[in-house]
Amino acid sequence: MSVEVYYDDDADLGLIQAKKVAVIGYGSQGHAHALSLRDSGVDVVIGLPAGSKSRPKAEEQGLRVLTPAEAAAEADVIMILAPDTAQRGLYTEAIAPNLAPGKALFFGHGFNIRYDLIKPPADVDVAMVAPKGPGHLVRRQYVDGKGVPCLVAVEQDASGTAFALALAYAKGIGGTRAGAIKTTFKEETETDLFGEQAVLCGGAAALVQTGFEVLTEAGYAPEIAYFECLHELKLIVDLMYEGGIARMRYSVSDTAEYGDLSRGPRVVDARVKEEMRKILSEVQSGEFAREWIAEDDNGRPNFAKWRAEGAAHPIEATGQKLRSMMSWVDRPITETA
Ligand SMILES: NC(=O)C1=CN([C@@H]2O[C@H](COP(=O)(O)OP(=O)(O)OC[C@H]3O[C@@H](n4cnc5c(N)ncnc54)[C@H](OP(=O)(O)O)[C@@H]3O)[C@@H](O)[C@H]2O)C=CC1
Ligand SMILES: CC[C@](O)(C(C)=O)C(=O)O
Ligand SMILES: [Mg+2]
Ligand SMILES: [Mg+2]
Repeated sequence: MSVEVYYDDDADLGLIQAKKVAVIGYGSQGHAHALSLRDSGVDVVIGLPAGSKSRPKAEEQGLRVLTPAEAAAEADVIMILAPDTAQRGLYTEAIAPNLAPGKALFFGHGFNIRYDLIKPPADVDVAMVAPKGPGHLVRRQYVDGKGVPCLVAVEQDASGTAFALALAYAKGIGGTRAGAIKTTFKEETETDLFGEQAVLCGGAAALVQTGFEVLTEAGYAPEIAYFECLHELKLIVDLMYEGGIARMRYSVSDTAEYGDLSRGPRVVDARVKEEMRKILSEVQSGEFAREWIAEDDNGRPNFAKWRAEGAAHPIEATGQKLRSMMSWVDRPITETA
């Protein structure tokens, strides 16, 4: 099965420039979308609750900030970039009352539509522009003249032009520079959740921490363990990013490559693959979504505990000390680029 990939020449920026866009939320994705759309000549307004701590940031960046309800009332296109767990309440209170035929409801991730937490009326477009990367890098790449690939999907095409509008939006944030892939809310949601849990965030973080623990528990210096298991991982992944696993294997020594080929499958073995399948089935069945929504409704006790445990892991203190010696590594996350 091959996918349809769209680039800058396939998208008409004029379609989104002709609309007023409300970006609801000004966090990792919200600031990136809003600033890049504005720089692409789009009329953007931000929607944030009155007491939101993101308000000063958005205002300092020269953006007009209203409440979510006011922004949704003004806009033709409403992009919801609040946390996934906040979206259903936000939708009921502020967005739904301000929808009207001909408007478009956009998402940066399909969670709330895929799991039926939000059910929009039939007379609005429902589409998704989901960057495949963290928001601060979405913005940084746009500013650098590059782009982060996006997934684009239409759940409901009331206007008949929802896909073209979503593609225009993707162009406005730099996504079509790298490629926008046509998909569905279901496919985006399930692959995104699986990827962040099993590979990108959960799998990678656990691999790094466990490698660090094995070396330091065996008596090796934490600094050496840090460089070996975390710092150098970026350099290795950079090679994969540029030329695939094959380029990484070309660049490392034959000794490393033999160790990779003979030992890698012992680390990520059949049991790990089976656990990954289990994680995917929890995503597909909605079990993960139900668990996460319940955890949030309950005040996030496990989330807070696990987050604190992660922050207290010895690799963090070691890394902080070493990164302070490398001015080029700790590039601050900003709301501009
Ligand atoms: N983080 C990422 O890079 C990616 C995120 N996504 C998706 O993008 C969406 C946004 O995620 P992310 O950028 O991480 O979110 P963040 O947590 O970084 O930011 C959330 C923003 O929404 C605001 N907010 C919180 N509650 C409400 C509310 N009830 N009404 C309006 N605004 C609110 C927050 O304000 P305050 O400062 O006051 O808390 C903040 O400005 C999610 O759907 C996520 O899955 C998709 C791809 C990547
Ligand atoms: C990998 C995590 C992510 O899916 C992302 C940056 O794409 C997220 O939800 O933040
Ligand atoms: Mg993602
Ligand atoms: Mg995600």
